[in-house]
Amino acid sequence: MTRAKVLLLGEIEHAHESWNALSNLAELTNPRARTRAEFLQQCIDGKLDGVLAIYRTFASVDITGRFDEELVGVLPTTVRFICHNGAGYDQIDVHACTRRGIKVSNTPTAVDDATADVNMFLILGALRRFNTSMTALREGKWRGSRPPPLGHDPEGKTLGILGMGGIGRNLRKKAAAFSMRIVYHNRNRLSEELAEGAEYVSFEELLRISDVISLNLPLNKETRHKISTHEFSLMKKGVVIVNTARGAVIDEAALVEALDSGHVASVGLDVYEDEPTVHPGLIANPHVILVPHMGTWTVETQTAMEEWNIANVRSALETGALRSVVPEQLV
Ligand SMILES: O=CC(=O)O
Repeated sequence: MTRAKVLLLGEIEHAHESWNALSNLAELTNPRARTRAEFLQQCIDGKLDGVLAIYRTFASVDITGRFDEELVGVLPTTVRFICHNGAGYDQIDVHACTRRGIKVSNTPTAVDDATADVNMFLILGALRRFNTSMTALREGKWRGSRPPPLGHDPEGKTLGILGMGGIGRNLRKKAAAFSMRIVYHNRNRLSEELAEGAEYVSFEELLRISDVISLNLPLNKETRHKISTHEFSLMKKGVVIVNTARGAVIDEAALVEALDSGHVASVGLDVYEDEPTVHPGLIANPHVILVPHMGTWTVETQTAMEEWNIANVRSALETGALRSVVPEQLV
């Protein structure tokens, strides 16, 4: 009997033992392709036939490009599982996968603490408006030629969390320790137990009443540019915005305008609309703290994510089902 194959797209950096242990269950293969064109051709030529599960990383998009309709359409018919190492799986067209009978998983939970930590770091940094003086110091100008802008305390401010999944709920807990009042909006209202004191409000209400708005929702067709010119106009003057989700949830050009006009006071970003390109208006604006997509970039979290993703592959091989199938495929 031929053994099932698992294709590795990207690298295993930490969980080598768990990865190697999969070889008891399946043949582990790497693609030779270095470009999307080569990868598509390998698929078309039948070079990857027999692959049952694909383990892919966020960075492997540099080789294959997005798992869009075109790519999913040429995958070998043997492929039944795509295991994505990351919480956000916007690089994958899940509907195209569903149509082909392919199940997709991500790594929720594993990312929550590290991402919410960066979230809190950005909230504090943007509220305190540290960016100008930190830059001045590096330029040998101590606090700059003028006194730096005075910051604000988080205590007593209203934090609006848009998207109360694992990261949003983790952030709630951390922000509560800074005595912030927490409101949230989510596709579905949470049970009292899950909301843990956060107050449910409509999307518009959240925009109107929040001093700080944190974006913690996934990127998909419905959420692309969820925050644009009209939404900025509803926000309080002087609002602080933080995004650790996906850049394209905000219309970046509209954000730059809202910052330039002073309507948005300061911003903390870990994600960008067109990574690794960052809008020049964001780079030029001293009231923006920029982190180059490092929400999960810790030894502990990277290891936990790999272990989680390998567990998905293992579960697929052993039981024919994934451990954490994406919500769109749960229905
Ligand atoms: O961006 C990080 C992730 O999606 O896990």
